[in-house]
Amino acid sequence: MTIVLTPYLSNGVQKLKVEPQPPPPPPRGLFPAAHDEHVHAIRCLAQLRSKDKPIEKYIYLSALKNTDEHMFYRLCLAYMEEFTPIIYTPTVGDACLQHSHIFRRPEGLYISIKDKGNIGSILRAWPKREQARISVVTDGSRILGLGDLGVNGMPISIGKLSLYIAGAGIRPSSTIPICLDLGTNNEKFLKDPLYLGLRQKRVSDEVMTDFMEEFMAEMVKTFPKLLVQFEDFSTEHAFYYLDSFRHRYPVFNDDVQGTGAVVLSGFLNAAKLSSAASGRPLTSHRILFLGAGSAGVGVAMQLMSFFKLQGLSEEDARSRIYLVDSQGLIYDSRGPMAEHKKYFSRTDYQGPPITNLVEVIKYVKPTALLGLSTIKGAFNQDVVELMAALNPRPIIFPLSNPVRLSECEFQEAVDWTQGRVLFASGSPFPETEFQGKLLHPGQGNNMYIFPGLGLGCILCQASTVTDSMVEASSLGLADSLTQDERDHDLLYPRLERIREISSFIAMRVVRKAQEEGVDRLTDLRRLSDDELLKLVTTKMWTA
Ligand SMILES: NC(=O)c1ccc[n+]([C@@H]2O[C@H](COP(=O)([O-])OP(=O)(O)OC[C@H]3O[C@@H](n4cnc5c(N)ncnc54)[C@H](O)[C@@H]3O)[C@@H](O)[C@H]2O)c1
Ligand SMILES: O=C(O)C[C@H](O)C(=O)O
Ligand SMILES: [Mg+2]
Repeated sequence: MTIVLTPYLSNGVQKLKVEPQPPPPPPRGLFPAAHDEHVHAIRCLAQLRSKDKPIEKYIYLSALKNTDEHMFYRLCLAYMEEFTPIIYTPTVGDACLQHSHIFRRPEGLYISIKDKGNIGSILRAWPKREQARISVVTDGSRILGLGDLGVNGMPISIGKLSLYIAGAGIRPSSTIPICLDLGTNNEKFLKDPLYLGLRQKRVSDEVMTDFMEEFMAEMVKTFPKLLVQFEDFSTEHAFYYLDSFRHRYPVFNDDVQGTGAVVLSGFLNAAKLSSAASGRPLTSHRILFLGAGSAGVGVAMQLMSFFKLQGLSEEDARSRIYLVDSQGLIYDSRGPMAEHKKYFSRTDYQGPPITNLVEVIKYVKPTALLGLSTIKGAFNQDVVELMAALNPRPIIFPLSNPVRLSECEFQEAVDWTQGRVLFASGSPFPETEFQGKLLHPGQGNNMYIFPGLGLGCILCQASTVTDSMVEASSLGLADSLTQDERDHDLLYPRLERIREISSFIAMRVVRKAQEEGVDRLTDLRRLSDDELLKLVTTKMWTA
């Protein structure tokens, strides 16, 4: 008997050769006579689908990955739309909350402040260290919108790396999930007898910076070909360590740069559809952000490129972007503010604070409303209806994760705009019908970017990750939509094509690294685009 695995290739730019490798034969006698890999795939899927709760599915898949890595990744790639909400957002959020209770076995490195002075010896004990190419590193201080989860942040690093393996064909043995334990301010965890981390408050910024300096120096010494992805650091630290390491080491911050790139890409596609409906030029868009943390400001910075690509000056581009935080519209005369908010602080408003979102929208008259606030339901009916009154096709992106913190649901956005919304959310929502037409929500999640961006950096051994390389990943994603996807008004390509998309993005990233002279492996320069794309796809690991 054979099962048909959902095909993940379409008529895109490049056919991938990803025939599953036959697994090594099992030792004789350990499996019954009728054991067959194809039937076993059906058995594994049936076991997965028999679990009621998403967290039980997560635990099952985590065990499957440990016992039969090939089966796990083969199924993951074939059933991408079913698997990602379990191994990644939103269920990975529950896995983080419960990590200390559901922990079974080590799956990555925990490095604590007590290891200061000896970090190198811990890293050197990692098996197959010469194969290491990509590490996702979190300090657990801002996991999704769930706050400080301390060492319970580890599943985020594991989940992101599973997508690197499934989505970009990175070899599993080349990945290192890391969770840094610098204490936690989560009182509930500090009192939980099962909590796996240090029972102490977070260390001071000064102590943390000394630790981070040693950590990064030892990482590059131990793993010379490693790219480091910073993930879910609290906002101030996210910006600080990105700035402090990005010119010295191959690092990027997924929440700032990966999110910026994925949203720019979806926005490029949405703005064209919105402008086509309104008849107003692309330069006339005005973007309002609810949330001004690492993600909000990271996306705002990246959306500057949208206006610059239309020929606007930096000043004019900046004037099209408005930020709202927990105290309302951000403007200079409001008073002191965090450093990362200053660039977008308005100088053209001097009145009393505007704290109500409806009032802010009446003042700004935005064409696009983006949520990175962690405030569930912040885009309520009044807000969405006002956006629909101002725009024939309003752009509404509730990007907060996990799904229960989303600023609004897809169904609500569709109902309150009579099906006119151009929608993308951080976590997945089901499709819905409006007046007989099937409408598809976009998923504006950095999972579309980091696998391809990382693969490109790894293949050309980039010494640093430049802004232009991040922008190239975004434009690559926007360009990767097929005609069929565009005909359906999709803002992002179908997830089942993730490998095809990742290879296209990686090719664009390598080209940009070459232009900028940060590719340490210069041999790839002589390849044509087609040859490079082929090389990228043939380098992908297949389960
Ligand atoms: N879709 C994606 O790919 C993606 C990527 C990164 C982050 N995120 C999500 O974005 C969210 C924010 O992440 P972050 O790192 O910027 O967090 P953060 O805590 O640094 O930022 C939250 C921001 O929201 C603002 N805020 C809080 N309450 C508010 C309120 N009542 N009204 C208005 N603003 C309010 C805060 O002032 C702050 O500026 C998280 O849910 C995260 O999961 C999504
Ligand atoms: O992890 C995700 O799903 C996206 C993003 O990195 C986040 O922090 O929310
Ligand atoms: Mg994140």
